[in-house]
Amino acid sequence: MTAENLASAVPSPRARLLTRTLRNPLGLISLAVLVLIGLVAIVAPWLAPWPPQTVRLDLTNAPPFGPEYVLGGDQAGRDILSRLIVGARGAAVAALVMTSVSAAIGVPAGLVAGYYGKLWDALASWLFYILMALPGIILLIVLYTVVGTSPVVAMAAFGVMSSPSFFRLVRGLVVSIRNELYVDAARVAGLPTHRIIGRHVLAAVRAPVIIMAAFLAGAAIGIQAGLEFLGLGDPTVPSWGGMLVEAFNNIYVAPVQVVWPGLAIGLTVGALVLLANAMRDALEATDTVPSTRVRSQQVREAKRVLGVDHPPGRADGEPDSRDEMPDGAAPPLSVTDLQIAYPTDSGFSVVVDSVSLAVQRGEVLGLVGESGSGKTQTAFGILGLLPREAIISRGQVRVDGRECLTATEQQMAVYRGRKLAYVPQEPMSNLDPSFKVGQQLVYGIRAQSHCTRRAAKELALTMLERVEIPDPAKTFHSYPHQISGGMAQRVLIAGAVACGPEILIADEPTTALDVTVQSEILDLLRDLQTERGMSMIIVTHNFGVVADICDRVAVMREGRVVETGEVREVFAHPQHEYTQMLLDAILDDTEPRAATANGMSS
Ligand SMILES: Nc1ncnc2c1ncn2[C@@H]1O[C@H](COP(=O)(O)OP(=O)(O)OP(=O)(O)O)[C@@H](O)[C@H]1O
Repeated sequence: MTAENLASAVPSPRARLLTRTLRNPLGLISLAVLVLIGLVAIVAPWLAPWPPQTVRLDLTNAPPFGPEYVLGGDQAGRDILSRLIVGARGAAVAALVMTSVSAAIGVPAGLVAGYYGKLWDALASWLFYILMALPGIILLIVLYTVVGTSPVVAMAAFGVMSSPSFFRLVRGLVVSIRNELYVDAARVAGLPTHRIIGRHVLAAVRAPVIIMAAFLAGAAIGIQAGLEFLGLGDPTVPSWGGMLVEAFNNIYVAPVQVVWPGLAIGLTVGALVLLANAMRDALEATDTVPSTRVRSQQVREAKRVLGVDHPPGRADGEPDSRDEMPDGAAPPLSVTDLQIAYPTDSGFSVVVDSVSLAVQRGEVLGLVGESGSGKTQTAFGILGLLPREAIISRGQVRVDGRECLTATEQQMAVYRGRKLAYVPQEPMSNLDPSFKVGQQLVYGIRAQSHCTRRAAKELALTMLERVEIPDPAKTFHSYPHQISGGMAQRVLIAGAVACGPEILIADEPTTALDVTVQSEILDLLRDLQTERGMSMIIVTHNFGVVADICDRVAVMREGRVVETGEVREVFAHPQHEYTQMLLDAILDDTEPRAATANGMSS
């Protein structure tokens, strides 16, 4: 497929927003209602069965569903349905004018004030705060005396007065994102400011802006009806608000007349609010997490489409000679024919396929492969931590011979910590910045061992000492931002091994650390593993780490294990060309850069 074809195959963000909004039943219904009201407003003069000002005295206060006036006649003998249809125009114009004027003033001002800050921010904030302090209705009455009862001017004036809502929303959002790394990166890349604001900053605020616009459109219809209700509208033009006030005046004679304009206003405002919610869900992609019913369908479909390639067992149907301990007992951890997939628009994307692994007691298995080869997904599959949209379409994960894939969340919570523990890649983002290190360790230990707070604290301090933190008591009372990345990783290792798990899964435990700290952490992991006889899986893309710490290695590529074996054996005689390629990429075998440069210069 050429790049051009590929680009045309990928739906545009606007098309994606529309499809996702329409996939939400409430979004679909509300959009259909609004489109219908919009169409009615456009073709109102042709659609209305009677001219809206036609008076038939014989049909004064006529009941609904009569042969001539479908929704009945009002107190002046005019057709209610025709007046409702023509009144839709006023509502649509009110929503459009007020929302456009408000957004046209508030959004750019918020973008500029939020992005540039300082003088711009102070000036704009000052102006908008003054605007907020002005009493809207009084201003409008003054305006009416000057320009007359023009609904367009009135709604434009309300648009100006409601623009601080957009300003404050956009300014607040822009202030929170203007120092994000991707905005800095765009600046460094030399993008002009208007492109950065238009593309990166506006994209981040568009969802709340759209939602605010829909809410404001609903409010505009309510305001327009309110103005008519207060007698500030044009009595010669039918409007929903005007009809409502007339119906109220006539409520003791014909109470049903209140229902029709009330229904029209309620339905339109409700549809706008629901549409705003559906669009927010679509923009924030919260609909990627499927409902329980959709999820069950997806799982059934995935199992039907993907799950029958291989019978349960080892990849390609071959038995794994290491699936059993020498004495016939089950290994602490075995993974058999694991397949993990994600639903896509055109079916399923398989990210882990036919993976079979076994880790023996006291053994360190390296799971190695390039970025995106499925290492983390395999680890998360074992730990039961896959995202909700992931589907395990095949396979088994056994811990001490017990199946985990069918275990409940409560059973898995017991396994995690006591049997299985996890050390993540990013130490800092895995510690909660709001709590002290010690509190987090004590909480984790108590959740697993149900010991007293005092015992948990003692164990936490012992573990901090064991992982060679220089001043355990000080670290215990520190917040995560007060310790270094290397110390944070040691804290997480301390927490992971505190309750004596049988299997430790470490996902790139040294990638986020500098080289000297990396080797210290690897030494620590190795020591803990030997001392406690744990089984360990080290997820890494680095064969150096494998050589340093692992007994066996499984090489992954594109979601599959392409080679497994003893580390020495794989290093000496790699069987798969991909393993060979990864081994060739180890820098140890190449001449150091500095030496090459010196050699060249000498
Ligand atoms: N939530 C998700 N939805 C869809 N695809 C996903 C999701 N999470 C991961 N993937 C895909 O799964 C594949 C394997 O990802 P995984 O994180 O396991 O790679 P990895 O080998 O651990 O890479 P790295 O070393 O860069 O972390 C990737 O192609 C990734 O795009």
